[in-house]
Amino acid sequence: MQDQTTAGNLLRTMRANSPLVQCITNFVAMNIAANVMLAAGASPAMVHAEEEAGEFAAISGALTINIGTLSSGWLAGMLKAARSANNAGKPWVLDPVAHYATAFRRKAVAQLLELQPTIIRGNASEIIALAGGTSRGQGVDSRDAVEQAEDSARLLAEKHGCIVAVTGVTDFVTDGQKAKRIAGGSPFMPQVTALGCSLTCLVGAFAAATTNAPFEATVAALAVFAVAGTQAGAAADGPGSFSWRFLDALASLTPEVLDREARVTVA
Ligand SMILES: Nc1ncnc2c1ncn2[C@@H]1O[C@H](COP(=O)(O)OP(=O)(O)OP(=O)(O)O)[C@@H](O)[C@H]1O
Ligand SMILES: Cc1ncsc1CCO
Ligand SMILES: [Mg+2]
Repeated sequence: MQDQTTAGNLLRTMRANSPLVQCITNFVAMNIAANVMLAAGASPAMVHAEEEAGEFAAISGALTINIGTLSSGWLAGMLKAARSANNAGKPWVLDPVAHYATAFRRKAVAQLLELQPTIIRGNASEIIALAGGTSRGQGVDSRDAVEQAEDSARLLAEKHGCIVAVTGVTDFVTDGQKAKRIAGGSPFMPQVTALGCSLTCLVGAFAAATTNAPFEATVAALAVFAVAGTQAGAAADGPGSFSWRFLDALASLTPEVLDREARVTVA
């Protein structure tokens, strides 16, 4: 029987469903993340107000929460949305941007972790710090290698019963037991702000479009970024032209090309 969980097949399913994803992201990421989602074939809605975030999570296919530009009002909306997603049986993804930087962020992430995210996606410095290690992260930017975060990712996944994705030069995804690496992308990617935040939203779209396969959904979303990133990077002159080329590459990526070009290996 054909494997329904290859990245290409999951991309086909995701586009066919065009899942509504509630993206509680940050002021920096909102526009690029929505454009990335639309280019890839998902349906994003940036809804974060405390007054409506919980209600909206119940009608969304998935929820993503990113603490990049946190404030107390937004945090209240995040907590309501995560509780509502849990009650409705919807997957939700946590992006713990620079959670190590301030006491406010550390406390917020601890509260969000208690609500048991389905998937955590962060850069290496964020994942190392989240597992209690000493990271070299500076603000929102990683200064650690993905390889150094792999043990932390496994630990976190075991502890919280979730999928953990670490992104960087070569990405790493684990459920605490099995793990995969996804190679590809472009050195221009960390030079364009909020692509990681956008990827978190896309992970939500793939999680919404799959049933009980958050590990495969995460690998597929990361593979889409890796292949489209490689294609855009090959033609780009710098981060500016990379940015628009990346949106075009996401939109024109076919499931067949994705399965052919994706460099996914068992870790
Ligand atoms: N040097 C690199 N080479 C290839 N791909 C990269 C590189 N650095 C990051 N990427 C890719 O860029 C995407 C975003 O990951 P990254 O780890 O930069 O997120 P992030 O640090 O959370 O970003 P941000 O906080 O700006 O949103 C992923 O698809 C990742 O594989
Ligand atoms: C630059 C920046 N500052 C807060 S969030 C964000 C987007 C990248 O994480
Ligand atoms: Mg980030």
